[in-house]
Amino acid sequence: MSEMPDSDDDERLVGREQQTGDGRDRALRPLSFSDFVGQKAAIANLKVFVEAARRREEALDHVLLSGPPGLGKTTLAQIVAREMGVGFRATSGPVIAKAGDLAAILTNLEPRDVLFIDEIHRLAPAVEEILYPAMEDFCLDLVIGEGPSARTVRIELPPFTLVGATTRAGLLATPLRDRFGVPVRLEFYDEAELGFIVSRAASKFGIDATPDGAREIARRARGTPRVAGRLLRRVRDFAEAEGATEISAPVADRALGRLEVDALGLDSLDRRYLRALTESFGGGPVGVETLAAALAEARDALEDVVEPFLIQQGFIQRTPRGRLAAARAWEHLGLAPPQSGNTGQTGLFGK
Ligand SMILES: Nc1ncnc2c1ncn2[C@@H]1O[C@H](COP(=O)(O)OP(=O)(O)OP(=O)(O)O)[C@@H](O)[C@H]1O
Ligand SMILES: [Mg+2]
Repeated sequence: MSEMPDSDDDERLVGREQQTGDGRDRALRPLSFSDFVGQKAAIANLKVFVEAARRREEALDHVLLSGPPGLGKTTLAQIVAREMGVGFRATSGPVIAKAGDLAAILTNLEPRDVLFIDEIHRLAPAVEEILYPAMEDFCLDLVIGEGPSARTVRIELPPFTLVGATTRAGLLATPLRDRFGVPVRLEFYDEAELGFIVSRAASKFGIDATPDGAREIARRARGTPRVAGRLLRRVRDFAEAEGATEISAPVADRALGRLEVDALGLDSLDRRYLRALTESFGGGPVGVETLAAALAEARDALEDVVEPFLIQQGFIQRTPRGRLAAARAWEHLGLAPPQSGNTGQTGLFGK
């Protein structure tokens, strides 16, 4: 059981999923709360809960980490286990096929261990059901046999901490969501935080980034540490090819230009998305299914990966009637927003 590399977006440089090459930045992973940059409010709370649980020698309450890919959910789960001084077991929702698989994992935990379930919104319903009593009462109710001779046996489990991660907290069944005592929502990082992450990563790579150079990468990293790390690696390649001794702003800018990452961090898929929405659908509202079909992309990828950043940056709005382009989307593409048309304001009437 380990992290599952997500491979459905391998082509995308600024895609925020894990990619095969990302294994190499394991060395860059922060290992403690104090190493972890950003997410200040969430970290401050977690520190209090971890400290309290440690003092009482109890398992930490279950933690649900939610937020777009690459913001540090897996990293934070590992840090929680480390700060608690307990074992860490990792698996993911789609991998646990049968209730028995989860039972085997649970019965093998040591007291107070952290069990990390990535993509917890993709658990099979039958598996989810045995998770409820496990989370609440630390026990398993297993059905043995079939038909009239079937009986239930109850197995006691060691107290443990479930850390669930999801890009889609909204897809979680309410009974599951309610069983997490500590919900943590990760937010996009600001430029200063990402700049700091880039500088630190650069020095671990053995190359210096000037403050301006680090900023240039940070500004175009879509608020996402994973993207920052990935851009940094590519920029380093270009810097070395140019014979540059450090990553300055012009070096970073040239490299990112060649990678087709624009000044705001949008890549070609983001721009295709905005072009479809504005040019083909007149700014919307248009359903996400229709957009996905027009772009030949999976709906999930649009919802999980492309849209959160476009929404956060004010390019688009999600409304009950579909997606709407905001004025900023037209401007970014160098287009004039329609006069009295669907520039975002109209969406407000549809609510
Ligand atoms: N706060 C942070 N400071 C420094 N580096 C970070 C931080 N958060 C994440 N990273 C780095 O970003 C990368 C992605 O983080 P991580 O794998 O934890 O994201 P994730 O939220 O689990 O993504 P996914 O939803 O795809 O599983 C890692 O290489 C990690 O080292
Ligand atoms: Mg992860």
